[in-house]
Amino acid sequence: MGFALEGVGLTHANGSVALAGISLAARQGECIALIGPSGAGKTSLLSVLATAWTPDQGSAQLLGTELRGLSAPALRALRARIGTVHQAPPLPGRQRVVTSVLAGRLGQWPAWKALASLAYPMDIPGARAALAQVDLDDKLFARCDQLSGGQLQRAGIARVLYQQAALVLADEPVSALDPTLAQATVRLLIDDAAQRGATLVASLHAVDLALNCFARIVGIKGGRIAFDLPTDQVRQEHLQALYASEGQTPPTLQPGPAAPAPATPAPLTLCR
Ligand SMILES: Nc1ncnc2c1ncn2[C@@H]1O[C@H](COP(=O)(O)OP(=O)(O)OP(=O)(O)O)[C@@H](O)[C@H]1O
Repeated sequence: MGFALEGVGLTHANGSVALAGISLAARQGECIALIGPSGAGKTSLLSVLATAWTPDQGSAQLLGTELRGLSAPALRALRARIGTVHQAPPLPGRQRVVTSVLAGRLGQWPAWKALASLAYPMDIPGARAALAQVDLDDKLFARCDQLSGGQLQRAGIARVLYQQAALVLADEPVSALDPTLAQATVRLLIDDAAQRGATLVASLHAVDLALNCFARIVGIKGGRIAFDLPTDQVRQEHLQALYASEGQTPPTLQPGPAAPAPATPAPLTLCR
């Protein structure tokens, strides 16, 4: 089991309802794209899956573990199996890129190794290999505050690749990359998940990128699931309705209207 959310609600301290009774499940090894207008609840949903926010309604089961009533050690162990790619990765500016990448496995290492790795990187070849996948191995020993926004985003992706999490959550993971690199990087995340049998959930601003790369699309609007469909069943009407409140056409990576759903899933989609 990848995850199962049942009637999950989340209301922020200021009364803002971010999630209103979301039920959503994924098999282990499935890859899902979340799309929807700004403020729809995509980040909130990913934050619940990341165990960063606790729902105030409903139940959540992640990687076969029920969240409610979980002890602190069990929660730590669960978190070590969940990897998050942030839109703006929270990598300390003064830290070396190598250390930031290796931090992906801090939760899996014994305390002595995690502490030692902060002082002296414990697996330089591993970090280099992860960075090479995002074409950033030349920045291995650079400081994070010497990276551009796009390079920082790729370093965050290298960190999650290095972590080898069973559940990978990506919140606008390629927003700072150009269209070609964005597509290649999303496919890298999908290929990595497919090879390892990991579950991947990615929120994407660009609807065409979601349709081109993922086999399952979940549209979120107003904290609810507007649709949850195989990509080949997503119609232009679904997309227009999803983004109607913004008075816009669905946002795309490439100029022009969002391509209608392909008749068959994109050939490079490897996830089930
Ligand atoms: N920390 C917070 N405190 C209060 N309200 C919040 C907080 N974070 C999000 N919200 C509210 O929760 C709702 C869902 O926000 P969320 O960030 O999940 O949307 P989103 O779909 O990720 O949007 P975007 O695409 O703009 O990032 C919005 O109405 C937002 O204003």
